[in-house]
Amino acid sequence: DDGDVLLKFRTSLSNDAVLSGWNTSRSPPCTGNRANWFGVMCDDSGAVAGLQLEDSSLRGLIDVDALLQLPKLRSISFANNSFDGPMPQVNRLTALKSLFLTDNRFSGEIPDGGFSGMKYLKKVYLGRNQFTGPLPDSLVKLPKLLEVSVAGNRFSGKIPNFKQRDLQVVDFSDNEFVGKIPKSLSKMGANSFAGNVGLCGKPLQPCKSTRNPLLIIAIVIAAVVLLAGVVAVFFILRARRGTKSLKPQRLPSQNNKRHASAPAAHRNNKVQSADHGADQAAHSYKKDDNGGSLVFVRDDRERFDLQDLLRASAEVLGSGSFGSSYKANIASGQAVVVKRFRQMSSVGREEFHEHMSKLGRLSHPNLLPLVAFYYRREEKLLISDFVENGSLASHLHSNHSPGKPGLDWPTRLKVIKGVARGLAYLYKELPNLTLPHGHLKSSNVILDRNFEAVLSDYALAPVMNKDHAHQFMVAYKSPEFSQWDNTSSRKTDVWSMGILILELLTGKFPANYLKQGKGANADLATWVNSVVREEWTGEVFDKDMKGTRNGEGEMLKLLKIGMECCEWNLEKRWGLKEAVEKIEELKVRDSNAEEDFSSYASEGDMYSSRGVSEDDFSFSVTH
Ligand SMILES: Nc1ncnc2c1ncn2[C@@H]1O[C@H](COP(=O)(O)OP(=O)(O)OP(=O)(O)O)[C@@H](O)[C@H]1O
Repeated sequence: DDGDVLLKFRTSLSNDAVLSGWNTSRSPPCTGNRANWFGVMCDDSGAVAGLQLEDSSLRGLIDVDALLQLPKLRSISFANNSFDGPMPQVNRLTALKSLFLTDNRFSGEIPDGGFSGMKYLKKVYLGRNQFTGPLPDSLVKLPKLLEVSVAGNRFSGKIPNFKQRDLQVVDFSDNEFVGKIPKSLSKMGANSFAGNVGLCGKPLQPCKSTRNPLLIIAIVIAAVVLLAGVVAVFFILRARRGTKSLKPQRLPSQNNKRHASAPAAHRNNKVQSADHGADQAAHSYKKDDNGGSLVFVRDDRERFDLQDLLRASAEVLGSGSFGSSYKANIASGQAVVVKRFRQMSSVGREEFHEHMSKLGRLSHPNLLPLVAFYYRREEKLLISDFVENGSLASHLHSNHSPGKPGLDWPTRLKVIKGVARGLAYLYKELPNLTLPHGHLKSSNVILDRNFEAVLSDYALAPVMNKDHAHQFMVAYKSPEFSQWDNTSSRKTDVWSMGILILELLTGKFPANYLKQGKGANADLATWVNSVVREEWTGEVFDKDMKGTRNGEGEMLKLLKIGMECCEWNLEKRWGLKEAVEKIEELKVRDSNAEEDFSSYASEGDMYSSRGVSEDDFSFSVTH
């Protein structure tokens, strides 16, 4: 059976201490769709459907013959290990849908037929190995290919013409490719081709047919002169105005005097000029940039203009997966948050404007109001209110002290209820979006002074560049996106909420979020399983969570709701409505405190005394 096959597979690996828990006499690899063994993913029939053996320093041989005996195997990942030698003969695994070999030391040319016959293969990640030679023909011809990354190898030759219409993610960066980028790929982002000195054509620089050395020298001299001029003008203006920018270099307190003297005449909501002194953005906000001005998407806020914003003292709040966020104190005393997005270049001005206006019409106590935006083709700024009390992530994961205790249970319950209500509102107001939020995670839940949850970074998927979204947004880390079929579903945000619930209750950070970019395929299933499988002894709850007395039964209910939301199988996973209803039913204290507490206690004992089995988490929770 699958267990024996996996044990056979293990024998050809070395450094396999991480697989020491694989033991058929203790448990089979799968019980239903729940995995009992590290790195194994199971389908509903209890068969092994995926292997996710990542970050484990594994070496040795990948025994394809053994894998061939796992008839339901659809996805394998050996990302971030120490495998070397030629690419394994994966094409014998004809039913495979996803293949992740990123971050190993595989080397040499991949034979032309290296992927032939793989009719179902959708995702191929070979990045950061030592592959050489041209891309194999069979890879280019994979009929179902959606995502391919070969970044960080030494592949050479021309990039072939990938003809798949649905290709969504490509990454050829940091190789030795040369020549013109084929037309079929010209709509992809420039980052996908960066780091190949010999590449040209859209989206990179146009290819030059003849090279006249004199012309090149003349262009270089002209560019240097121009640059010197721009730098000189820039410094002169900066010295004259004494203004600074959104550059995160001054704290508000240092800047208050300047605020007091900021000329009110600028407050006309139009950009007059935009020297704002930031190094990387020095050229950014120019008058000739279609006369760009801040566009306010709601009427109930005091107006300010870009100039006010650029003059404001700014404090960096953090750098996320899209760009940096700043808190800016504008002269009027208002504090706003400015978030820079560089990965929104695929939508036009009108489409962007329309979507932002739609977001500006949203209004709910659990939603961070979008106030204004600024549009440039290469970069957008989204401006929203500043919320005082920091993110849920910072409350859960930063060090606690007597003066700064962890969030107690009643507060955590209030937070998750707020999250649920905010989501429910988004679902109601944005019926046409598959991902009404799309990026729900603890740093995007901000707490106000009453510890009420406020959701940020919502509904951005429609304006985000696809490949970037796929790599970084939380929704795309859900099982349906990261491992299986890229099925869009209105249940995906429910999964993100499930992860958030588990994080909220356990205080554990879902580690795979940290792996952005690298091992981007990784979903959080392993983490979810570890929460309940390895550490469930009744001590699963965050030790920093106070105020739990007589609330344990309700906490347990929330944990089970979290698990239901994280259900891999989309059909079985709750819809948002059901999840929200269950969360709304929760109370701070168990309804019949004493009685419920004893029943919870015996349940907890039961788990800890006999370990956890599939049935323990079959979620037949009686609410
Ligand atoms: N309106 C706001 N008020 C207060 N803090 C905010 C606000 N918006 C964002 N923050 C905080 O600023 C920090 C940086 O946020 P940012 O959104 O840039 O990155 P992130 O949430 O960590 O990642 P991502 O870019 O993937 O959303 C986070 O800690 C976030 O909680």
